[in-house]
Amino acid sequence: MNGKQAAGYLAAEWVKDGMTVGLGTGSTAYFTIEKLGERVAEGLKITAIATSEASEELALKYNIPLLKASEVDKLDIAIDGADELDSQLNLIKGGGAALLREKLVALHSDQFIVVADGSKVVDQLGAFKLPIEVVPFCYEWTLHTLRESYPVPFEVRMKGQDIVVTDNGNYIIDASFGRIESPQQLADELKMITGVVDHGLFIGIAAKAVVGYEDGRTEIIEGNLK
Ligand SMILES: O=C[C@H](O)[C@H](O)[C@H](O)COP(=O)(O)O
Repeated sequence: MNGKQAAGYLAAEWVKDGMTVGLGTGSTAYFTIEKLGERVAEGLKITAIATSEASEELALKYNIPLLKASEVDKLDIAIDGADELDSQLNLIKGGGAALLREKLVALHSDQFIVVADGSKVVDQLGAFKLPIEVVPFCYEWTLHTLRESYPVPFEVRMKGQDIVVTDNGNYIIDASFGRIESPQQLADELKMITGVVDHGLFIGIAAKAVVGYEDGRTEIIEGNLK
């Protein structure tokens, strides 16, 4: 068992009968969805909302019943991966371009649980490039505003020759901050820029993290949410 699997599986055990569940995106959330699928096959009764088209497909494959947002106001729990997490459970997410749906789902869940392997735990956020989701219209201007605002490299995310398009039809600009001294301040500032839809900083949202290690061990980090 690798760290991602250990973390993803353990968090899936916290889901109880009758819960509505937010299904995360990525290679760690994959294991949570897989385990939930196994539990559903054994009789667990849940409903879910997926944070990406990829996770929706996975849920359908595992016969996890999916809901539309119009059918539910709030989720009981959401379980999702992260690209970086610090000891305060501040996160960088969006390495897989799913940050916007992930943040919406996390913010509408009673409990947001992070699943990650040990390599994701950092002293300070920022080594991982911060994904910023922007509208395609005049995105060059948004890129220019970002470059004028922060003296760090920004790049539009590409796949080969093509600009990556998110499930919401937007683009991603990755920012190489290196170290983010004040995540909350940066999060607030980025949200104020016209053209920016959202960004991968998740501050004060996670209740708990399950960190998994190569040997199958897991560690729980408790957040300090009130
Ligand atoms: O956009 C993608 C998500 O934020 C993922 O949850 C994040 O990138 C972590 O993915 P993984 O578990 O594959 O490292």
